[in-house]
Parts: sequence; C-alpha cells; structure tokens
Amino acid sequence: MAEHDDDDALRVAVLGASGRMGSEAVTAVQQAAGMQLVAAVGSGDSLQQLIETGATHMVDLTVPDATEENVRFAVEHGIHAVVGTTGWDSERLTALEQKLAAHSEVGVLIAPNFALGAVLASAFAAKAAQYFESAEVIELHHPKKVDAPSGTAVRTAELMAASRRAAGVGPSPDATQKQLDGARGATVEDIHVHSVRLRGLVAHQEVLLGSTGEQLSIRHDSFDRASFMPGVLLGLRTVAARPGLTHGLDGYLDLGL
Ligand SMILES: NC(=O)C1=CN([C@@H]2O[C@H](COP(=O)(O)OP(=O)(O)OC[C@H]3O[C@@H](n4cnc5c(N)ncnc54)[C@H](O)[C@@H]3O)[C@@H](O)[C@H]2O)C=CC1
Ligand SMILES: O=C(O)C1=N[C@H](C(=O)O)C[C@H](O)C1
Repeated sequence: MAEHDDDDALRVAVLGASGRMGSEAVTAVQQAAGMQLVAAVGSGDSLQQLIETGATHMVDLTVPDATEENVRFAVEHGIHAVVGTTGWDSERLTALEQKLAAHSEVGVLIAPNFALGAVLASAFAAKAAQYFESAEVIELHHPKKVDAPSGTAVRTAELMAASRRAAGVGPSPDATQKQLDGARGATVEDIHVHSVRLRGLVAHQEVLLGSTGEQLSIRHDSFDRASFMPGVLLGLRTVAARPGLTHGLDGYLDLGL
C-alpha cells in the first residue's frame, strides 16, 4: 500500500476508501508529504487491518451508522482519528469524550466540514446571528446524500443558536399557524433549517439573517470534493498534538472571531 517507507511519516488508514470522499482522501494522502497510506478500508473489511498495518492515524469518511464504532476502535487502539462522517449528535460526542478520558494520549477531530470556506462561513454566521431578528439556514446537496439536514447545517445552527442565546436574542418572528408538514423545515434549537437535494450540486449552504429593511446572506459553495482535502490533511497533521476531542476544524485554526 505504501509507496515508500519513511520512519517519521504518519501511517494513515482511510475508512470508506471507495466512497466519494474516501477515494479523494486516498489520493490526497498518497500525494501528501510526510504521510503514508497504509490501509484503504471499505464496507465489510475488518478493522484489524489498522492494527496489522501499524496505522497511527485514521480518516473516517463512512456512514453515520458505522462511524461511532470505527472511532471507538481507533481510540481503544491508540490511533488518532480525523472524522468527517456525519451523525455525531451530542449523545455520541459525550460518549466519545468519556471514552477518550481513559485514553488521554489519543486525539480525535470530529469535523462537520473540512472546507476552509465552510468553516469560516459557519463562524461568520454564528458571530452575525446575534445582531438580527430572523435567522434561517438553507443547505443544498447532491441527491445521493443519505442524511438531512447536513452535519454542517446542524452545527452552524447550533453555533448561531448559542450566540443568540448568549446575547439574549429570542426566536425568529414567525406568524405561521397552518402549514403542510415540513414547509418550515426542521428546527435545530429554534433555528429553521431547510434541505434541498438537487442533481448537479455538491455541497452548499446559505445562512439568511434579517432585520427590518435589511438582509445579510452568508453563502458557501463546494463545487468539488477537492475543496475538503486541505482540511483533511490539516486534521491529520494536527490531531496527535491535540489529545482529547476537538469538534470542528475551527478548533485547529486561529480564526480570532
Ligand atoms: N466533513 C466533511 O467535510 C465532509 C463530510 N462528508 C460526510 O462523509 C460521509 C461520506 O460521504 P460520501 O463519501 O459522500 O459517501 P459515500 O456513500 O460515497 O461513501 C461512504 C463509503 O463508506 C463505505 N462504508 C460504509 N460502512 C463502512 C464501514 N463500516 N467501514 C468502511 N467503509 C464503510 C461505503 O461502502 C461507501 O463506500 C458522509 O457522512 C458525508 O456527510 C462528506 C463530504 C465532506
Ligand atoms: O454528504 C456530503 O456531501 C457532505 N456532508 C457533510 C455535511 O453533511 O455537512 C459536509 C458537506 O456538506 C458535504
């Protein structure tokens, strides 16, 4: 699997290696300086491969049903984990933190989005949300996506809600009394989140903020999965130096917001 041996290189296993993101990550790791791809793990493959190949790091780009078990395995075997898979709700995050407490040398990054622009857009939206009466999120993705809303939209809405709560801002005004089920989208802590699935799209999000007489839109577009790879590599290069759980790639960036 490894094209060359380098004693100091990170030994990386990619889980979900045949998927849309996993296959990009395989190539990115193979081309990255200071990294060796030691395992490309697909559905049905044994996680023992990680042990047998001496993986020091893993990237999880699988499915929400598999990711928790994959990360638990990594942590128990001292393997640092960079996780892009969705489905990490607060219950799963709490259980992971408890698991990590017994493996204090291991780092795990749960990153709802690896694209720098998306991370910035979420941070800007969180900052801005406290200054507007109304706040809603629209996420737009390719039609093969299995979860809705996107992990990024959930995280963005959570950050916006926290910022509004801290500033004492109430729920967005809304006089709706009668609606078709779903017409106002899902709600994440009082923030309405709308999901579009459209052939031709990759991953897009628009945060709408409104007050009387004005609107601020904060939009990010990933037109290609290549946009996620610098974040995956940054995660791999940083995770061992950040033991414990980091939620969001912004935890590895100095955004100063
Ligand atoms: N954090 C980020 O920046 C991004 C995250 N994602 C998320 O990454 C995940 C994967 O997305 P895609 O690549 O589009 O999906 P995909 O469906 O193309 O790929 C998932 C792959 O995982 C495999 N798989 C399922 N269970 C497995 C297991 N137990 N072990 C190993 N492989 C397993 C599947 O066979 C499939 O090949 C999704 O949760 C998606 O939301 C996607 C894009 C960016
Ligand atoms: O499934 C995808 O494609 C994506 N998933 C992540 C999410 O749910 O937020 C990240 C990005 O939006 C692409």
